[in-house]
Amino acid sequence: MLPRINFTETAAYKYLSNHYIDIAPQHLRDLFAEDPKRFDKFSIAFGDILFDYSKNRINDTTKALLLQLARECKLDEAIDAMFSGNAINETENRAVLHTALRNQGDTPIVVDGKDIMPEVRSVLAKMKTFSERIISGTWKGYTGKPIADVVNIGIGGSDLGPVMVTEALKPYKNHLNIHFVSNVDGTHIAETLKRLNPETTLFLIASKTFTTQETMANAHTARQWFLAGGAAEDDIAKHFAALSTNSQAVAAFGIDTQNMFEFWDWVGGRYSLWSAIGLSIVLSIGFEHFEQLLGGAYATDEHFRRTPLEENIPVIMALLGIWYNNFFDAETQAILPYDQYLHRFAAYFQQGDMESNGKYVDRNGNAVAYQTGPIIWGEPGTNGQHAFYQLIHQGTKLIPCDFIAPAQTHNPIGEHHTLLLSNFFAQTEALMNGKDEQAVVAELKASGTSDSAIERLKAFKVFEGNRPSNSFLIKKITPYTLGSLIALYEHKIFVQGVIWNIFSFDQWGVELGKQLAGKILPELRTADAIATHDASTNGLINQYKKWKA
Ligand SMILES: O=P(O)(O)OC[C@H]1O[C@@H](O)[C@@H](O)[C@@H](O)[C@@H]1O
Repeated sequence: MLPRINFTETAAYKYLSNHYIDIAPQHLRDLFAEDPKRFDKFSIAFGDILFDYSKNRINDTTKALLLQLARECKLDEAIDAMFSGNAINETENRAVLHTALRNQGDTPIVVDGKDIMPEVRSVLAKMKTFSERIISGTWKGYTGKPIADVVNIGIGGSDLGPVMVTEALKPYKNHLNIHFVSNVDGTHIAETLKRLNPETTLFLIASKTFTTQETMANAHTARQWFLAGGAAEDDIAKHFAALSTNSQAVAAFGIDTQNMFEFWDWVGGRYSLWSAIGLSIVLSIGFEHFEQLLGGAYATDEHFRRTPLEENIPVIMALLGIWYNNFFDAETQAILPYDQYLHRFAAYFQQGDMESNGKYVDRNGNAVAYQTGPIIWGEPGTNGQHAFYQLIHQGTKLIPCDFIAPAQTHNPIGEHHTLLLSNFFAQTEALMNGKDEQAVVAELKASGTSDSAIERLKAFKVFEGNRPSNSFLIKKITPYTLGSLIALYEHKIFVQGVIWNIFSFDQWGVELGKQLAGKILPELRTADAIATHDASTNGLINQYKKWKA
C-alpha cells in the first residue's frame, strides 16, 4: 500500500506557503547576484547528463522545505514499494515494474511469489533472435523475399513510446523502414499501405489488452490487405507478430503464438516501451542499441533508488513542478528539446504525465482540494521560438520550461549546431533575466529613436524575466543517454503522484468515452433519426446522418 497523506496538511506545506510569500517577489537575477555558488549548488551531473535547475525561483530554504515535504509524504517508502513489486497500482491490484524490464541487477524481483526476471530475459532473448532474423534477411516473406517494411499497429502506450524513440534514435537506424499506424481514421492505414508491398511487409500488432478498438480495426484491415495481395491464411505467420499480454485474443485473431512477444500486467501501457512493445525499436536500431537504451534507464533507476533526495534528479524535477503547480498556480509545463530527433518527446510525455497524474480523486477515494497533474506540451526549439515563446516571455501565465539539448550533434553540418545551441542558451538566459526599462531605453536611444517614440514603445519592449527553467545538457543523444532521460521523466511523474496522493498507474478516465462510442456505433449504422441523447448529441448525429455519403 502506498501511504495516504494529504500533502496540504503537512508542516512542510504550511512552511512552504509562508515561504512562497517571501520568494514570489524576488527576481532570479537577484538570486544569482546574491549567491555566486548558485549554479554549483543547484545543478547535478549524472553521467553524460548535466541537470541545471539553478534558474528556478528557489533558494536554499525552498529546497530544504520541498525535501521535507517529500519526506513527510513518505517518498522513500513509496520508492521502495514500487521497486520491490508491491501492488501500488491499487485500483487494478497490480505491481508497477517497468523498472524490472531494464533491471540489470541479479536480485530476484518477486511478483505473486514468483521471480519475474527469467521471463523478462526470455522475452528479450526472443526479441533478439527474431530481430536478427528480420534485419539480416534470413526471415523470408511468403514469396521468399526478405522483409523491407515494418508496420507497428498500436495506439497510446503501444505507439507513442516506439514512435518517439525510433525518431530520437534515427542516426542508429538500419535499412528497414518502420511505419506507425495508430489512428482509427482509415486515412492513417490507407496512406501507409499505399506505399507498401505485402510480400515484404511485417505487421506488429501492439496492444497490451489486444481489445483496443482502434488497433483491432487497423489490424483487421492490414490482414485483409495482406490476403488481398494474394497470400494465403497460412502465410500470416510470416507477416504478423503480436506484442501483448493477452495470448487468447492473439490466437483468436489468427496470429501464431510463436510470433507473440509477451509482456505482463505489471507493465503500464505508457511505461511499456521497454517491454515487447519496444520490438519496433529493436527492429529499427538493432538489439544491441535497445540494450543500451535499457542500460541507460537502469542507470537512472539506480540513481533514483539510491541517491539521497537532495541530489536525486527525478525528485528535484518533481518537487520543482509541485512548487510551481501548487504554490505559483502554474497550470502547464513545457518540454522544449533543442534536437530535431526529439520532436516527439513532448508528445510522448503528454501521455506519460497527463494519463498518469490527470486525476482529481485521491488515494482515499475523495476529491482533492488542490491541483494535480500539469498540462504537458512543447515543440522542438527553435520552431517553438517562432511560434509560442512570445507568450512564455511576455504572457500573463507562468510557464516552467524544461530545455533539453545535446552538446554533440549527429549531423555536424556547417555551423548549424552552434547556432542551435546559441538559441538554447539564450532562451533560458532571456527568460530568467528579462530586459528592464532602463536597458530598453538605452537600446532605443543608441539606435537613434526619437524621445517621443521611446516613450510610446518602451513598455512593449520590456521583458519582466523571472521565468523559471530547467536545462538538461546532454553530451550526445545516444540510446544510453536517451534511456536515462526518459526514465528521469518517468520517475518525476511517480514522485509527483506520491505527493499528490493520487494513483499514477491507472487510467479510468479513458473509459467513459470508449463506452459511449460503443453505444453510439450501432446508432450510426442505421439511417433512423436518433432521439436517445441530449439535444446537442442528437442534433450532431442526425446532421451527420443527413450528410454522410
Ligand atoms: O495497448 P492497448 O491495450 O491497446 O492500450 C492502448 C492505450 O489505450 C488507452 O485507452 C489507454 O488506456 C492507454 O494507456 C493505452 O496505452
